[in-house]
Amino acid sequence: MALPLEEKMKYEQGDQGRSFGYKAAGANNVDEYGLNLDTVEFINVARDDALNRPKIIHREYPPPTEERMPAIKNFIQASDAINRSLMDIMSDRLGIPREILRAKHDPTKTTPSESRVIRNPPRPMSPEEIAIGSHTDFGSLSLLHNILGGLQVLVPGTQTWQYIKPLPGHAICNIGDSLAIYSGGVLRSNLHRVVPPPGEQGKYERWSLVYFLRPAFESVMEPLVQSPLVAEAVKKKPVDIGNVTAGEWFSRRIKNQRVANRTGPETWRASRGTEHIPTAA
Ligand SMILES: O=C(O)CCC(=O)C(=O)O
Ligand SMILES: [Fe+2]
Repeated sequence: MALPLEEKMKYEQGDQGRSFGYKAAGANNVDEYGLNLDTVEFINVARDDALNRPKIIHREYPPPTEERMPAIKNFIQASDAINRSLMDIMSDRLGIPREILRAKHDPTKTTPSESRVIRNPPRPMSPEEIAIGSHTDFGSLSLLHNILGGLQVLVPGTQTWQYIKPLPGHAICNIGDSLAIYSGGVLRSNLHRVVPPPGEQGKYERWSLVYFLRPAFESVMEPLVQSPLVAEAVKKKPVDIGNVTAGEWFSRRIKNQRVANRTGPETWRASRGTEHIPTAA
């Protein structure tokens, strides 16, 4: 992140619906009106790249990132293992045979899974400014570490954003769209956003670190009705997303949040996941 912007821009993720690489501040919309833009910059490293270096599976990253690839690989492997254990527990609780959800996340297939380091500059005077707009995560489970406040969630059925207070020694785990769909909506992909850290914390730079476990690109996103619980939920409230793969789902969402692709409010709407409340930007 300390490199000059023009150096980092050589590794920009682009407007084509891929997220690996650098994303500059202001590249994404934060609401459907297009009045404000995001204030964070981040670097996403593909699990496939980190685990297979020196081979390049998807792309190259800025030299300081490439130099730190052994540490990034450790972080991804440890986070991936934790997320997979949690997913097995969720399979058991939902009555989905573990093998089915594991196959959706087959570690030998290429995947949009990635790590992300996020930097938001100090924002002491901007309590209302949105750093990352309201969204659900794309994949199955996100394991998130932050030190300063600023992350907020909108609990389903409520109207007020609530801060998630970072606790030392704890990580935050988010369920994303693919688990919501696999579980037939029994699990919810929660809307969240990032605003400047509250009070005195606003004068500091905010950093966060995430690992997103996502299904393989080719995995079809569908309710896993082998589970009676999921089958019952879908009977009551069908999940109607068509025959879409995880790769197509992510690509649509990423592409339509880019300001360069915006044609009007419909672009933001097309970037939405399993939950969307227009007034909760
Ligand atoms: O920085 C945070 O606390 C949350 C980041 C986030 O929601 C994301 O990158 O998807
Ligand atoms: Fe998120």
